[in-house]
Amino acid sequence: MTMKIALGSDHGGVALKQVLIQFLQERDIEVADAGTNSDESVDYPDFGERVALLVVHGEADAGIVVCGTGIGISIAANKVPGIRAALVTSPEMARLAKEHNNANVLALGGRILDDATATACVAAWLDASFEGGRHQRRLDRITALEEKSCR
Ligand SMILES: O=C(CO)[C@H](O)[C@H](O)[C@H](O)COP(=O)(O)O
Repeated sequence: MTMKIALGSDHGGVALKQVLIQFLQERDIEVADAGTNSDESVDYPDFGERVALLVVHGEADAGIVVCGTGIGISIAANKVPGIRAALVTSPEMARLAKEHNNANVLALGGRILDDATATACVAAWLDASFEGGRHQRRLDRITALEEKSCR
């Protein structure tokens, strides 16, 4: 079964998003492009939310969000319960985001990373596996925190 990844960006991340879509398609990964699709100024929370909802509703297996720094859109995505969005700047961080945090959304800065580094981050995240064990215990605490703060 092919994997499906939802991607979203604001104007600061749209160019990198296009690069990543091509990279994913070359790996035979299905993509759901949640926009934006021009460099006209838009608000990153809208696109972080779109990707996050696709992931938590099971319409995508995972998500990638991109804004200028990756900061704003990762904050927005992380407001959706069940999302673990990890902002990374290196392939090592991306690998650990999967191995330790089981990040279901990867966040990148389109004005921070060059295309090669960003692509290497996505590859490292995709190729890694969640290690479970003590890391699962910590993720369970995060889920409990979500449930506690939503009451
Ligand atoms: O990086 C971002 C948010 O963390 C955004 O992509 C924007 O780049 C940032 O908010 C600056 O906004 P601008 O309208 O592009 O000047």
